[in-house]
Amino acid sequence: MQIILSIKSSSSYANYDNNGDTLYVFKRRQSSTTSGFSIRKLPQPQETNIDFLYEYYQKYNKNPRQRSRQTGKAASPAAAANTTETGKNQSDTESLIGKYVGNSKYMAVKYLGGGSFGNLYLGQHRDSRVTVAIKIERGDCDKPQLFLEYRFYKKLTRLPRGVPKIYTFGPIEDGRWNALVMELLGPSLEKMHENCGGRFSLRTVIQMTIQMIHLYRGIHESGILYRDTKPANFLLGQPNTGKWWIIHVIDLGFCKEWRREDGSHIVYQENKPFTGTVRYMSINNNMGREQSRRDDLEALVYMLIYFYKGRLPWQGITANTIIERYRMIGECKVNTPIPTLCSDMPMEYTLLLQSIRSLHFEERPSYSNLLTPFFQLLAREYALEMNDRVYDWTMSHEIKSPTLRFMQQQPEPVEEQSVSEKSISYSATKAAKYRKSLMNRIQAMANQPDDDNSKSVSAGTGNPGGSGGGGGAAAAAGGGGNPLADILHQHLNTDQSLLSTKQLNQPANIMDDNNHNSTSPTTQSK
Ligand SMILES: Nc1ncnc2c1ncn2[C@@H]1O[C@H](COP(=O)(O)OP(=O)(O)OP(=O)(O)O)[C@@H](O)[C@H]1O
Repeated sequence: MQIILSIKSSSSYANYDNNGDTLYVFKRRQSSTTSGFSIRKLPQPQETNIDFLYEYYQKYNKNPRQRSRQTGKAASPAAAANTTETGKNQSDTESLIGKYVGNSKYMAVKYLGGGSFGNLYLGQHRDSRVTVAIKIERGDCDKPQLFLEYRFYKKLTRLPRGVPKIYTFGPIEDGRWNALVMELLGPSLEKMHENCGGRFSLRTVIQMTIQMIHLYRGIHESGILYRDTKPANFLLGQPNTGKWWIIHVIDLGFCKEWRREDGSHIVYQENKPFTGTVRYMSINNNMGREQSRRDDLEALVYMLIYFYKGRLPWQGITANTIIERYRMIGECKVNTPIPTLCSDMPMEYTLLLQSIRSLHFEERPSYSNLLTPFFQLLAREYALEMNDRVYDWTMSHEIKSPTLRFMQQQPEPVEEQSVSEKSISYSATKAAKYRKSLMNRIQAMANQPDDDNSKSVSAGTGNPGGSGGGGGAAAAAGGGGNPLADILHQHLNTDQSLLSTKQLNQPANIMDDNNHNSTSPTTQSK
């Protein structure tokens, strides 16, 4: 059992196990002559302390408004109208506290901050006290984004993980505001990257590569382009849950459907406005060309390189006008040889970018072929046991907490059941066998032709074979668990786990506690 989160009181330690699923309480045995702790397993608490979450959020998420200025996204009139400079608007944000969203039971509890398009509140369900995130936008803003975002989230809810759960969408105060109630997530990759010293380790980056190519595959197979790749738009799950290792995509405001109603691909166009963040956007986007699936993946690779190296060659380019700057950055991307861009990184990244850049506008990326080398790399470099719960932030981030620093200086709690040497050597042999069989299966996958267009991603199929480390049950139970094992399983057993086109076309299952079409008539007519 690997302990990653700890809370201490004078006589006991409380630790979440490395699934984040179970709370273990280690009680000091005061009367015993032998030192040690007894272990009691408690179910994870259902209800979260809202003040703790509020403080946590303030600490680990930058003020969204600062962030939007940094990325250069133009603030919408709605966001501008919410500046705290005017007393009226400040009181607007305060006035929503205690208000319910539509006729649901979700209430705004604390104001967290404002992004380019709206404000974020911490909310709570009236009965269950479960905490949620509530994104709010003015009902009368010029370009309503929130309903569009809600629709894209809805299309993606069939993905087993990587997308926040959406609970409801509805008006507040008779439509003066619209609100999207969703699962409350943890810190962003931007913040975690900063916390980890501005660079992630190779292992973390490889594991993120697998998670994110798979996530983009799910988005693309749902007919959607993401078009807003940047570290601030990917959030981890909350730290005290099994989703602390899962990367979630948020901010779907720039999404676009690449598949039209008749099933055909959108058409190629030029002189399009730039969409996304210039640092990560693809060369085609930089050149004003219509984006397609290849551009999402190219942007993803730039972000991964940035995560590993801490810098991209085109950072710091300045010019007199934005257009000129974008042009210069585009030229720098074209002129930087791929091996130079990926220097100091495994060869797999050079090959990944080369293969993505060679895709045609309408071409479907071979997601499995893109993923396979990274499973192999992980297996080769890190004696793969699919223990993908080892990420940089499970180490350095928490170590920064004074409680954990204190805990580190304390003697490790001793588990009562001692593990015999025999059982250790038995597990080592078992692990070696497992690893060998896994390597064979990965090799077999590499030799197979890539899955074709008729197949798509699994919606919570889990890991029924159990060969990958037990991700299945957790995935079925809400998208936590062991994502790499689950992703590998899906790629190894594509026939079992892939959804049919018919299933994909079925309406998404939204957890809408209004129990009716949650779109308010006011919003629909906009
Ligand atoms: N489900 C969530 N749980 C926790 N925080 C969230 C959630 N959704 C969004 N946030 C946070 O809210 C802020 C704004 O969210 P989002 O990026 O969706 O809005 P935006 O107005 O489009 O922002 P941007 O300025 O990036 O355009 C960000 O700091 C983000 O981390």
